[in-house]
Amino acid sequence: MLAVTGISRSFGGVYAVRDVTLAVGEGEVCGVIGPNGAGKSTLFNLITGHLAADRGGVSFLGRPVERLAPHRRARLGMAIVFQGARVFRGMTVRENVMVGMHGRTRAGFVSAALRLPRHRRDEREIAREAGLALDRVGLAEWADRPADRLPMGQQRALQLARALCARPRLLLLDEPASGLRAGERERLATLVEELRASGLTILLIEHDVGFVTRLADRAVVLDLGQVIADGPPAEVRADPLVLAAYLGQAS
Ligand SMILES: Nc1ncnc2c1ncn2[C@@H]1O[C@H](COP(=O)(O)OP(=O)(O)OP(=O)(O)O)[C@@H](O)[C@H]1O
Repeated sequence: MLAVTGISRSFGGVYAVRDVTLAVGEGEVCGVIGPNGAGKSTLFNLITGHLAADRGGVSFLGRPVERLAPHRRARLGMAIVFQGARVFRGMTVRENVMVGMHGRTRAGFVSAALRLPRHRRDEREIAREAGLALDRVGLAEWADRPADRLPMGQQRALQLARALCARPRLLLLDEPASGLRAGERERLATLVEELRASGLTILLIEHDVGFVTRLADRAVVLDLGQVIADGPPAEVRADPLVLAAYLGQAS
């Protein structure tokens, strides 16, 4: 479904990502792990198109996308949850989900501005879809509460609901567990497991090795911008190169 080939990006002459190749198959959960500064977020942004590559390719659903802008990649079916993404204050949980969906409706800006019947129909449809997405992430009963009052774990679930409304083929998550407490982390893991069981393909960028080991079919390990291991998470975790990379960080 996703194939990254020999992708590189440097900043000021220093490689953040160097010659990275990885593939994610349909229905697979692929984890990308690595110590701080390994290049995880840079790789994520190269895949989504928020950063341009110096070299290398990205193909999605069999077509090259490395020259496409992020919104065009999104339209093909990539949905992104950014690291530390915030909810919109002053809006309910449901409105937070609906706000991302207006670009998709047929009626468009003019009929929205004039509040034509077609617009009202679209609004109802959007609210209904938002409700379904909130149900999917277990937030249905919170739909009418202010989003910024939700605990952090539920705010992450809200980001997931927003991403799901785009009906993605591939869900890209950048450090979804960061800053969460153990209980919240556990609930988020369960939620990702449910999405995985529904057949969604997921690329999970994560600092937390345990989180990835639990959820991913495969783990790719980055260190200093390069892939140093790729395989089943339990094997990768025991790889001496990987242990050294993480230990190097701790010391
Ligand atoms: N916009 C930028 N300008 C300059 N250097 C950058 C930029 N983005 C990333 N880097 C550098 O590239 C390297 C990789 O950073 P990146 O954020 O991709 O790592 P990471 O694995 O996501 O780290 P973390 O787990 O801390 O988020 C780092 O050395 C970083 O300083």
